[in-house]
Amino acid sequence: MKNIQPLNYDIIKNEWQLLINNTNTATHQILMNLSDQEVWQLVDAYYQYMLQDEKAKLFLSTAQVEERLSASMNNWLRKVLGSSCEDLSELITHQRNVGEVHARIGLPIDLVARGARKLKYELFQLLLNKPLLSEKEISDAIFFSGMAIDSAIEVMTVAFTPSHQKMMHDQEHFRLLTVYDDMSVERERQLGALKDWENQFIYNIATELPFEERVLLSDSEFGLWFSHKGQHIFRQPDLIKKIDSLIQKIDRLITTEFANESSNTFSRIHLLRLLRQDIEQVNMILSSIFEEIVKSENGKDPMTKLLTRRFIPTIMRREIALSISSGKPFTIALLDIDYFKKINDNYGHAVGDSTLKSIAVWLHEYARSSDYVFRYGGEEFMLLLVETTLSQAQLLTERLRNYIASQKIEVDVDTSFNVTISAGLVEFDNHPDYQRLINKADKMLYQAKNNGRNCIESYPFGMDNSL
Ligand SMILES: Nc1nc2c(ncn2[C@@H]2O[C@H](COP(=O)(O)OP(=O)(O)OP(=O)(O)O)[C@@H](O)[C@H]2O)c(=O)[nH]1
Repeated sequence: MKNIQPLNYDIIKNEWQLLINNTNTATHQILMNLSDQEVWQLVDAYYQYMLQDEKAKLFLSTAQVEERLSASMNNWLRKVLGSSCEDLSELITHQRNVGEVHARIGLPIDLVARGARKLKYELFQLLLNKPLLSEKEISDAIFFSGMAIDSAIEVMTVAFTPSHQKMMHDQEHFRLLTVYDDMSVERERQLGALKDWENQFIYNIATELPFEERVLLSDSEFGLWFSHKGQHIFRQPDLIKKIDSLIQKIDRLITTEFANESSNTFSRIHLLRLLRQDIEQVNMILSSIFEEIVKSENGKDPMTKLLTRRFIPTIMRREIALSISSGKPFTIALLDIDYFKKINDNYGHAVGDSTLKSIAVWLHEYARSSDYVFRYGGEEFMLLLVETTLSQAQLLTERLRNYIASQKIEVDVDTSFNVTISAGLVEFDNHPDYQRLINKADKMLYQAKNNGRNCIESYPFGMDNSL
């Protein structure tokens, strides 16, 4: 992917360290000695302010989040203000993680900046109103705390940007793939448009159409499609660049060599040959890129035809936003085939593959068309059951588990075997970070495996821990 630079946190770390060293001990003490009541007062003011914003509400409004975030915000503030006593590398790593979580849940970066501004405002007010401090002590404390908070937010922003860029890229890719329902049709249409342009061009040369009336490849139907749509659907930047430079090369040939050529048939044929070679290359590259997309079945796993896990973030973010705004539940199930390795070992990889395909078909049959079915990993699947509570999901997955266990996988006319699955379920708990939810389902799946397999375990609804 383009535009993502390797991250370097050393500058921030060195400058933060310098700030700490250049600040006198008394200032560090003032900030570290803020009472619990004072820090809570800052955190409360921050949340009250942020909750006035509709956008922020989506991320902060649920009771569970409020409680959890208030505690972690309190902790964060203590650590940043007391950074002289912290391991700075660890503190920076923590800010990076926070920035990555913000990107994952789609928290806009301007909200983070606004929150930090509010927090600084409240903190500065608090310091300014401390009667026992001198003006110098207050201004030193304001200076250090302002700079330390800015440093922490800067680390979050540096971490946020590439994660956010990747998220936006995947989201856009998913959107485009769903717009182009049938990539094979699109492939035929565009390869056809390229051929049409070539034939028309040769005809125009043969009939000696005036130079001004000849259409450049970049202005042709294909050229326009490529620059407006094709470039954005394809994910191979090197190949896109290659096509782009071939189109430019072809157009240069037309505007220079073809424009200057005499009516000499020999030189014309030579030029047409050159043109054809380049078009042939465009054709080949384009076909190979489309091939890749068609193979991946519009973002689906080629073997099982299920959605690949790459689209989990995009879909989970969308379902989480929907669930928070509508108040409707959803439940996810992580399913794993039991002793799958043995199937491969006993019957061969091809039978393993066909087992995966059968399971995918059964999952599809049991899910509604509004649900999502992902191939999560090798022999792991994920169901996202929309508008479904945990108890409804338990019924459905139990039926599915029983059904799968009752089916026979045929190896040949004389041989067949049974296969079972284990699953972990969790209902959406209003926390905007989908990764936490998946971790809970994973924990339950692990428990199901430990409980002997061929069973389903559910994360108790409403229970929270520090996953
Ligand atoms: N045939 C086939 N095998 C795969 C594929 N992807 C992963 N596997 C295999 O799936 C097996 C998974 O094995 P394990 O993770 O040990 O799990 P398991 O044997 O199912 O055991 P439990 O999950 O503990 O019940 C590995 O041997 C992988 O090689 C695939 O696409 N096709």
